[in-house]
Amino acid sequence: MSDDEADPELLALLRQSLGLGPPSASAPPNTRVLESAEYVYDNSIDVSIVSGGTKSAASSIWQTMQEKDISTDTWSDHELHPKAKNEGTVNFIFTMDLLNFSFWSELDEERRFQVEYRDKKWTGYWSLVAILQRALEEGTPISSPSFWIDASDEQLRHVFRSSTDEAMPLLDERISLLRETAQILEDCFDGSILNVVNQANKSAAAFVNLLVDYFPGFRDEHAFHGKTVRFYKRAQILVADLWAAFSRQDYGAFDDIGHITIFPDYRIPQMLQSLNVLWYSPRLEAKIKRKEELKSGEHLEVEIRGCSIWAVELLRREMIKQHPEAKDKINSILIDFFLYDTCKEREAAAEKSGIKVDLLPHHRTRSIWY
Ligand SMILES: Nc1nc2c(c(CN[C@H]3C=C[C@H](O)[C@@H]3O)cn2[C@@H]2O[C@H](COP(=O)(O)O)[C@@H](O)[C@H]2O)c(=O)[nH]1
Repeated sequence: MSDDEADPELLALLRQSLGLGPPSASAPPNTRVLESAEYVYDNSIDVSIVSGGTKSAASSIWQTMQEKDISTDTWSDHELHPKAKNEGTVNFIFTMDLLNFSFWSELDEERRFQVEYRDKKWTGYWSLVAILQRALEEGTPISSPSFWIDASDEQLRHVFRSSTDEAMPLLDERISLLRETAQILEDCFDGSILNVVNQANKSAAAFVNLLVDYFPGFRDEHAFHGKTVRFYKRAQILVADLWAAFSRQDYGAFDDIGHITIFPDYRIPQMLQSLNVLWYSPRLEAKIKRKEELKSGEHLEVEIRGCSIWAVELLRREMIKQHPEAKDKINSILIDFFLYDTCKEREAAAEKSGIKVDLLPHHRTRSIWY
């Protein structure tokens, strides 16, 4: 038990002495990510949120989101994302978001890890989606937990093969994650991913808590100034991808989807800093410009991730303040998807045209969390 969770017996005694009843069992499930983000923000030194930048970003993002019609329906439009609204897609998304981390490389476009599929070379996040689609097309059941246990290391390394000399980053960790997760699914969920989804009973927060309680591979939490802070990036993006892929219906129907925050990876902070929503201290900015690695869990890295979550929460509130009609149209997931896609478009435009856009490099942390 982490030090910031009080002892249940002590709590019960305290409640009794104050004449309070037992904690209401019906309290809605809470991931505690947002409170972690606020705590990190309140205790950050090298990262802060620019209120003027947040205000102007709120109106420009709202404007662009209207024009681009950002909605869940665009999720399936991408050529690599699965289109079927069935159990196979649930398994695909679970597999994808179990492994959805750390694709960045210091090698150039020619030599970096990449996957050739459908006559295209895929890098970054899309290299993972291409790997899964390629495996399924080759008749390899890569989204079946039983395969994760039965397959040999060689078979799995072949599935994740690169079309360059650079292997997929953290490949050994990915293989261990598959095997560990499959064993837990076997032991606790009868080997079925669908059983995990159904046990969440249409609550996004309960689903995130289920994932982090049972599966260490999703337990993205870190010590910060004497407390445990929770980010749960891949657990949250898993909920968001299901919600989008199933157009908010069936396996994507969550009553409390608004509880999900942005997913603090290495792209969202990069975009928020370029929008002047996030401020980096000179020493942090210098490290990022030098592409110096930040260790997973070190203060600078936790501050970047926590402040990103809190910044988008403030951005979302500002959007609704400026445009009340936004309340029912946007949430942190749609803002997140917008920020990620825009960041990638800007980077691609810069590479193609050679124009130096006002984009710092993304921060370099090698970890299984994002
Ligand atoms: N916060 C956030 N992080 C996201 C995504 C996505 C892709 N989502 C698709 C689905 C719907 C959206 O419209 C996107 O088209 C990947 N990532 C993360 O970024 C990193 C990969 O970066 P790069 O190596 O440059 O591709 C890595 O940590 C990966 O986990 C997102 O949406 N939000």
